Amino acid sequence: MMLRAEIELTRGAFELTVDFEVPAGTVLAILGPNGSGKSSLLGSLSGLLRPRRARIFFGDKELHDLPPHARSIGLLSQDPLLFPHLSVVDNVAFAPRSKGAGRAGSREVARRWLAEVDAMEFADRKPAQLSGGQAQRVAVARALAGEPDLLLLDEPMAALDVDAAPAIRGLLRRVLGANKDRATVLVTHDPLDALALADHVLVLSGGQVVERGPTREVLAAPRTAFTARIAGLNLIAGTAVEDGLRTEDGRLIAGLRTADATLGEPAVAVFAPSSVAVYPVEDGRPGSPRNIIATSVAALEPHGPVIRLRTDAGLAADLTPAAVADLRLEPGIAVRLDIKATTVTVYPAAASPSPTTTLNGDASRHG
Ligand SMILES: Nc1ncnc2c1ncn2[C@@H]1O[C@H](COP(=O)(O)OP(=O)(O)OP(=O)(O)O)[C@@H](O)[C@H]1O
Repeated sequence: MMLRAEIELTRGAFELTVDFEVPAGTVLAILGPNGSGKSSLLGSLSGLLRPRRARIFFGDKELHDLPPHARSIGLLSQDPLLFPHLSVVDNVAFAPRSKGAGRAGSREVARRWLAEVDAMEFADRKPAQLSGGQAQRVAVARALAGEPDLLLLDEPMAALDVDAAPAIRGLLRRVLGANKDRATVLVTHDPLDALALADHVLVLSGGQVVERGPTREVLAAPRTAFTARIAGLNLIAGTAVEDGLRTEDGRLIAGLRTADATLGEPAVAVFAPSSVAVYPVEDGRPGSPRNIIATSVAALEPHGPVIRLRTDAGLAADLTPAAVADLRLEPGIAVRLDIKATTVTVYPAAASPSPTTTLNGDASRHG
C-alpha cells in the first residue's frame, strides 16, 4: 500500500506544484519556510482545499474526488482542538462514532487508545482540566481511534513547552512505527522532529519541491541553501548510551541525550558545524578519546561570513577566514576535530535505517 499524490493548487498569486509517494508504514516530513506551501499541501490531502488538479490515491482508492470525511484521514495539529463540552473518553470515541460504530463500541475503542497513549487516568475529565501536553496526548488518541489510512501531523509539537514536547515526540515514535497499514505526512519547521519521526523528507520552497530523500541524508548533506540554513547539521548515527552515543565501530560521542532518546535504541548525535574546533595533527598527539576525530580536509566553502570546512569523516566545521589562513588548511591536510560534549545533542532516530554519515565514509546521497 502506498499514498501517491500529484497536486497543483493556485491560491491568489501562489502556485503549489508537488508530487510524492508515502509507502504505508512510513512517515514523510514536509519541511519549508513560512509561506512555502506546507499547509496548502496538507489542506489538499485532507480535502479542505480544492486544488486545480489533484491525483491522490491510497492503494487503488481514489481520494481526490472524495469529500474530507470520506478520505479516512486522521489529523493532529498543534492545537489539540478537543470538544470542550465532551469528556476525554467521548472526545476520543467521536472518531469511531462518526465512522458509524455504536456508542458502547466507540467508548471501548476510545479506552483502548487512551491506554495506548497513557491517558486512561484522564478519561472522565473535561479538556479544560488537562495540561497542554495531556490534551495533546488525548488528541493523538483521537486522531488514531478512527483507524485512518492516512495520518496528517501539522506541527504537532509546536505549541508544547520544552518539557512536554519530547514526551509527545516519543509517543508519536511509538504509535507511528506500530502500524504498517497507514501512511503519515508530518509538517514541521524543526529538522530535529523530522530526524526523530520521518523516514523521508521533502523540502518545499515557493510551492516547489527543492529537495527530497532519506531524512538523515538530506539533513546531513543538504543540496540547497535553504535546507543548509535550517539543517546543515553534523549527524553521527549509532546507539544511545548513558554518556551520549556509541557508533557502530565502538566510538563514544559524548553528548546530552534528549528525554526521549532511550538507552540502547537507534540515535543520532547532532551538532552544528560552529561547535567543531579544528587543529592540525602534525604534532601527532593522541588526544583525548572523547569527541576527538582524526580526519582530513575534503573541501573549503564560503558560507556567509565563515568558511565551512568539509572533512573526509563526513563532518563539517565552521571557521573564520583568519583561522583557515593561520592553520594553513587546504584539501588533503590532516586535522583533528574537537567537539565540545555540551554542544552535542543525542536524538532518537527514526526506526528504519537509512545510509548516513559514518566517521569513515562520506555523506554522499543515493538516488
Ligand atoms: N486564502 C488565501 N488566498 C490567497 N493566498 C493564500 C491564501 N492562503 C495562503 N495563501 C498563500 O499561499 C502561500 C502558501 O501558504 P501556506 O499556508 O500553504 O504556507 P506554509 O508553508 O504552510 O506556511 P507557514 O509555515 O507560515 O504555515 C503563501 O504565499 C500564502 O500567502
